[in-house]
Amino acid sequence: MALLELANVETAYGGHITVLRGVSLQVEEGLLMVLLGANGAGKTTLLRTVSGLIPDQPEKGRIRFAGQDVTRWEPEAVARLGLAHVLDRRGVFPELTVEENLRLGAYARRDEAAVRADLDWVHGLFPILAERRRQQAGLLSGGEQQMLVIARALLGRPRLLMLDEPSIGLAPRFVEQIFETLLRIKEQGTALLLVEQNARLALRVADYGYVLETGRLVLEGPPGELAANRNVRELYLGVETEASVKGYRRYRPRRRWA
Ligand SMILES: Nc1ncnc2c1ncn2[C@@H]1O[C@H](COP(=O)(O)OP(=O)(O)OP(=O)(O)O)[C@@H](O)[C@H]1O
Repeated sequence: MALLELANVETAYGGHITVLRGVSLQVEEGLLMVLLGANGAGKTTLLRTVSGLIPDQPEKGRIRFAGQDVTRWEPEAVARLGLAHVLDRRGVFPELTVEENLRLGAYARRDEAAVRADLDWVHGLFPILAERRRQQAGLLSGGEQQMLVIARALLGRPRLLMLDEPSIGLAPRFVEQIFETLLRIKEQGTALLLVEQNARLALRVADYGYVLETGRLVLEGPPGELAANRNVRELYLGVETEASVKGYRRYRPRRRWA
């Protein structure tokens, strides 16, 4: 059984703005899955629906996580089952030190020795957080704050880590480092669901990918297959194909992409 499973999920804001239209997808234990899609496709809405951040949603469909039906659960309850949702780097507490921020990720844990071992592990993943442990988190750069929110989520020992555009606004060296770290997190057995605009990089690290278009999944497959798809190449990888040169860019699939 998949770690996370969405079946025909429909989410609407305010009861009438339908954003997700019958989305079914799976995240397998220990794999890195990527969700691609244009601006406004509904990627963030999908993550927020899973983690319970949109009250009374999904309107239709079921969500199963870690063997339980978590449809319309409160965020805290889903988190207790092992789901971590990294929203964005503005989630750091700027007045607290880096170490205090990290420890907040482990606030529910009573296994102090294991927490210390996990702190060592995340310091190994992001050495800058060890160097700056006594510094106020608000003084970190944007890229370092992104590392801090990911590291803090890891201290809760999640089974699934969901990340919403971790590369946005970051200098290339931080982006490379964060993606490299995602692979190391996966090696430790944590599954990942990554929403990412940088399709080239995302497809390089992912085990499997989904493409969302106006609230519907239009394509899925291993990264090699997605990267070879004409529409993915044109719309997400910026590759001009013969068809796009002939004005195919306006093409929007109504059904599964060929
Ligand atoms: N709180 C809200 N109330 C009403 N509509 C919303 C709300 N949040 C998002 N939407 C709408 O839902 C649609 C999907 O938004 P969402 O943020 O999920 O897309 P996205 O794929 O993550 O886009 P982006 O890549 O631009 O972040 C958009 O049309 C957006 O305007």
